[in-house]
Amino acid sequence: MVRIIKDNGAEEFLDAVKKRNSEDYNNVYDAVDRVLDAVRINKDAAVRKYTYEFDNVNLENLQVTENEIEQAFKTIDPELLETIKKAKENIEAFHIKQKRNGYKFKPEGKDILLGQLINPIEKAGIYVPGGKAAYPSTVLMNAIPAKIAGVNEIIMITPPQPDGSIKDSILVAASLSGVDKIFKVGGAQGIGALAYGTESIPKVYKITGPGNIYVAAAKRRVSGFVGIDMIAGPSEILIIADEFANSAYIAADMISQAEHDEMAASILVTNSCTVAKKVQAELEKQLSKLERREIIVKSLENQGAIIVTDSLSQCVELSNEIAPEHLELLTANSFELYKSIKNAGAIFMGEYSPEPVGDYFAGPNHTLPTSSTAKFSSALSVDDFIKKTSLIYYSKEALKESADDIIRFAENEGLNGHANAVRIRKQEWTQNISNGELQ
Ligand SMILES: NC(=O)c1ccc[n+]([C@@H]2O[C@H](COP(=O)([O-])OP(=O)(O)OC[C@H]3O[C@@H](n4cnc5c(N)ncnc54)[C@H](O)[C@@H]3O)[C@@H](O)[C@H]2O)c1
Ligand SMILES: N[C@H](CO)Cc1c[nH]c[nH+]1
Ligand SMILES: [Zn+2]
Repeated sequence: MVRIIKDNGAEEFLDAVKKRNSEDYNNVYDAVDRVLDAVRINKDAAVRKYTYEFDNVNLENLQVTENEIEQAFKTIDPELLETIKKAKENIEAFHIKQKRNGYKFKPEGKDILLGQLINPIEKAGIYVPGGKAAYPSTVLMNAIPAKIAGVNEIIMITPPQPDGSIKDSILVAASLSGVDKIFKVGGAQGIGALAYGTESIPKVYKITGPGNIYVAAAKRRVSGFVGIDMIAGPSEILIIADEFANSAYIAADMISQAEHDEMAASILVTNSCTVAKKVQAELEKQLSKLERREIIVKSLENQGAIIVTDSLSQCVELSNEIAPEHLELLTANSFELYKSIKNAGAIFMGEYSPEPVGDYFAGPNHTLPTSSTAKFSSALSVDDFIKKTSLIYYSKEALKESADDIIRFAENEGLNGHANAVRIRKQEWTQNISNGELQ
């Protein structure tokens, strides 16, 4: 069911991946634009309309109540609550290291002060997926770095379940990690609501979080009008494996990401024909037992592949071009190999670091760039929830010393207004203003 690609097939596959990266989004932009326009104009009414159309729920109140949150704490499985708390600790421990303090300094011998001030984004909107699965882990992955950054108001949105409720684990995770308001809305209509604001849902300054193709395309569309973290669309895994890798583990890890979405992509790149064939057979074997078989089969058939190369360095080259969201290194030399990886959202090394360790528990963020955007984007972090402001102070003496350089630079750009802003001060010092006219 998963194709094996050999020889020149790898290049063709790479071309197809590149084409798909833009085509998938182009295919949904019309639908997404319609929803975004409607939400911008008709606000809550449009949110309700599309929630009915896409999630089959007729909602009076879009906001989750305090009572619903209290109930969630009563119904949640106590063991799951403990697990959520442990994961929260690990995620906090990892992200606290990302906190920045900014800096100020005086260049030696000069009466100048320069600095970078760090301020949190005041209002952040976090998207928690809830279509084909509900993601309490994503609540932690987005709210914790926002909280560490010092975001004042965290607004969370997530699609309602068919009965109009939100899963207790999602509400509990949100409450534990300091989310301020929760709204029952997902998809492009949710992104539109956060970007433009509605009667019930506040407009935010930045939207973070992963989602399906509609969510990711909507974030792309509103980007610039509000900030977004990255394109975090349907999940991807690429595994580089050598002849020593365990085929059953590889197949299980490919399935783990394929089960997210028919549009998810699971790819094995190996220098071993034997491993390729074993994994193909293992996939068939493991699939027969899985609940989400239908989604997995579509994902593996459409986006999945097993690519056989001549060497591990060719595997790395291909992986760097694909720039996967998750990269597993199942090779004897993973502690050497990771140094040649240039583009990947997260790297998992060795056979006891399967991708789900990162999805739920290890601490690094699972909100990661997809569709090859790991070539220029990074894992979600505290940095996504701060802004940097520059600070500049020059004393009179300091400006005197640099005035001619600044004037010269401005005149070269033909911007005499800029030059004059310095010259007016220089002339004042030399008492040389004739009739108030500037040169
Ligand atoms: N990259 C990452 O960091 C990361 C992390 C977690 C999950 N994910 C991905 O998030 C996604 C979650 O997807 P999901 O579907 O389960 O939940 P979701 O919340 O992302 O999407 C559900 C919403 O999509 C909208 N929708 C569905 N069909 C539509 C249609 N035909 N037209 C318009 N809108 C439509 C609906 O509004 C629905 O509420 C998966 O693709 C998963 O792989 C990615
Ligand atoms: N693998 C997803 C990121 O692509 C994150 C996740 C959450 N829960 C399970 N998986
Ligand atoms: Zn996952």
